[in-house]
Amino acid sequence: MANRQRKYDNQVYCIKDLEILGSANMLKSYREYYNEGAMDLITLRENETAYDRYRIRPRVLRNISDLDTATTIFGTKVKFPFGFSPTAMHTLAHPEGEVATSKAAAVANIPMGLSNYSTIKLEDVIAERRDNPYAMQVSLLKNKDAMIQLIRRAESVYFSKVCSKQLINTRDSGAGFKALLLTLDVPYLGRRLNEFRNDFGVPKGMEYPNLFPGVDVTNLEDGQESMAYDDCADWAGVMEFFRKHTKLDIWGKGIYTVQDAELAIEHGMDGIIISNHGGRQLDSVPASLDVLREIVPVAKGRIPIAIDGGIRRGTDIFKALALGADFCFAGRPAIWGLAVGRSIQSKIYITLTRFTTIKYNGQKGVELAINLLYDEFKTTMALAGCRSVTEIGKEYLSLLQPTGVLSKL
Ligand SMILES: Cc1cc2nc3c(=O)[nH]c(=O)nc-3n(C[C@H](O)[C@H](O)[C@H](O)COP(=O)(O)O)c2cc1C
Ligand SMILES: CC(C)CC(=O)C(=O)O
Repeated sequence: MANRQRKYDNQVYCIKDLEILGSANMLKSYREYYNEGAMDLITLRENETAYDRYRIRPRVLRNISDLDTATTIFGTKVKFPFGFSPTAMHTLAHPEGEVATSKAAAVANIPMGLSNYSTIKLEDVIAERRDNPYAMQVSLLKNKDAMIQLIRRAESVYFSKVCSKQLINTRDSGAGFKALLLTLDVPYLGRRLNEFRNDFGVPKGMEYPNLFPGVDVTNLEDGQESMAYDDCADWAGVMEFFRKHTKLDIWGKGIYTVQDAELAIEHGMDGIIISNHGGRQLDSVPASLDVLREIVPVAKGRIPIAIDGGIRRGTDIFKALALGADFCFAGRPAIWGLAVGRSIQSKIYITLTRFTTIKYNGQKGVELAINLLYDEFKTTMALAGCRSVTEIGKEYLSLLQPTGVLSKL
């Protein structure tokens, strides 16, 4: 039966389960680095609870037999309106790190944002791609040379594979990074109390091979000048710099207000991500979903609008789309997937010798995260009576008032 629900292993049936199991597999200081945010975690919590204020209003008898979850992002068709936000240092969650995340994104045909604080070389991450798009996140640093080198490498990734004994260069067919995600909300790092309390640090000898190749970044927080954030950045200067140094699309990540959405459009950005960095920068800013509601009336149709922060369910993706987002991203679910992957054992049989080995599979954990969100989103569309992503609109939502009254949007 086509509409039978998929079965899952490992007693993980939703992203909350994934968070609990994944968190249990991590060291305390890494777990809190990933799961927590700035100061009192007010924004971190509200990013999630904002979704609970909306109720879905399904339509019935809609003949959803041809239901299609596909959409496009970065000029590429993808499986559904979901991808991974860039998050730093996946190898702290699983030794295969960003390579495992990339393999899972490729299998699922969803986009992956790669952090410039990835602990694996971008060339190795992109080598796992299939038809899915990638975006390279770039922090705004004082060290312009580090940024330029990063952009050059992202642009010059020629993805080659041996096919029918011929070396095929797929660069011309659009392989590689499609966009840069400029992180606009980090002129300073937010105050993350967990990092102070745990004396958080990356293991000795760890590198950021895309941004500072060959540099031991163990003392990142002490901030060598060569790694410092650019506190003089402004709109005109940033756009002039990036337009000069890249032909990739330029998206602004970390838009919190209508005014800055307008400036992104005025300065010719190719897309925006409404994001508060998962509640890790300035605490007590509004939930990204609430900001989406302000920005959509002025920016919809003028620039692609993506959102991240607190998306944990297929219904959350549906609600964000109904409120006008074109695309949804999430950060932590990939991390929890990697960490859960530590307890997924893949047996590898080597038949000649009948030798069996067990591999702890980061990719399978991240695939689990994607499959959960995909299955939930598809089920939401079907039960709400939406046949395509473009049909999802605000007529499918009501706002639940504190009095219990449902109001139209
Ligand atoms: C552990 C962690 C590391 C992150 N590292 C980066 C980063 O290197 N660059 C960046 O622009 N955003 C970074 N972010 C923010 C994410 O891109 C994204 O905005 C956030 O995770 C979305 O919230 P969610 O985790 O609730 O989905 C990070 C987030 C987390 C949780
Ligand atoms: C290495 C960090 C500065 C990456 C980051 O943006 C974060 O932890 O939120």
